[in-house]
Amino acid sequence: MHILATEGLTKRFPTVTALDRLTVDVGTGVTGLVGANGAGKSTLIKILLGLLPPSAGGAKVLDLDVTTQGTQIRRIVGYMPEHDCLPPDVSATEFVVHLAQMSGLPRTAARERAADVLRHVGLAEERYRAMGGYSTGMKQRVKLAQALVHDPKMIFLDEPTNGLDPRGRDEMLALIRRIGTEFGISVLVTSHLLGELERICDHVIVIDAGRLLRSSAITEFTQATQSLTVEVEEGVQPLAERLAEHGQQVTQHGRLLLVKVSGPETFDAIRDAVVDLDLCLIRMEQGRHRIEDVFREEAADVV
Ligand SMILES: Nc1ncnc2c1ncn2[C@@H]1O[C@H](COP(=O)(O)OP(=O)(O)OP(=O)(O)O)[C@@H](O)[C@H]1O
Repeated sequence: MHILATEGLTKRFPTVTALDRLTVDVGTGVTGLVGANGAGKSTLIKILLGLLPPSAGGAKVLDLDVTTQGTQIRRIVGYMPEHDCLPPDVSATEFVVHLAQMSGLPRTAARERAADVLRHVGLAEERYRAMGGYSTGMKQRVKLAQALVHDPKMIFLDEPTNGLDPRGRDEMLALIRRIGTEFGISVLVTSHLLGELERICDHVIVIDAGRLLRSSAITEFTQATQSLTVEVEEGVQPLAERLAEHGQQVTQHGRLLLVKVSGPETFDAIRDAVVDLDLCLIRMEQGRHRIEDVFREEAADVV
């Protein structure tokens, strides 16, 4: 099932083209939208919500047209904006209940639903305190809670890890993954940090200056490389020499050996050499591409 699709989507501002003939097609699950600052991520989200008209091309979200059915889209899609304007003298509970009522829930249902989502995002007793005294992490959680409160089918999260410390970022990423898996809500999440999306996304879209660089399943980004990392307790030098004698391409990096995989015989050669030299093998693992590598290569191709 396609949850969102764009066709030649273009957005021109007076001095800049923020989106340039973008054509993508996304299925259910967690999708990452990656790009440097100014790449066009927020502009795309605003168009998908029907808040900003495209200059050319079109887009559909859950089969609804962004130019003519914005209100219906916003009814079933949650949105966590990048910047916040949380009223400082209002508590998270009051704020989220208010937004739940604005979405059409009666007062009692709104209170119950707000309590549930605030618990899910990890705001405990603090939720009764005024938000002016909240940390960045707590504010991000409130923004996430309000995006979920009307029980959306899909959510757009714009830079949800912005301003968080490493622990806060890990917790937020785990929460987003749970929303996608346990709650079954499809997620479009933006970030300029490529590595963090690798951990939680099923699919990644990479854009640069409004143009599509790549749109693929995460498994395609991180497919196995053709090199094996080998670590032994001692004797890395004799092992390197022995493998080279047997025709393997080996490079040494401190205590690690990188061995080019030429076929199953590479694995056999390492096993035999380790046994012959009576070494203690700590690990032998096949490298995987990281999203950063792909992005760097493809950005270089485009320039
Ligand atoms: N309302 C606007 N008027 C004019 N230019 C705009 C407007 N909104 C965005 N832009 C420009 O469009 C380009 C894309 O901006 P956008 O905010 O979509 O990028 P982004 O990838 O979300 O980056 P960031 O993470 O920094 O917000 C930028 O050059 C930005 O300056």
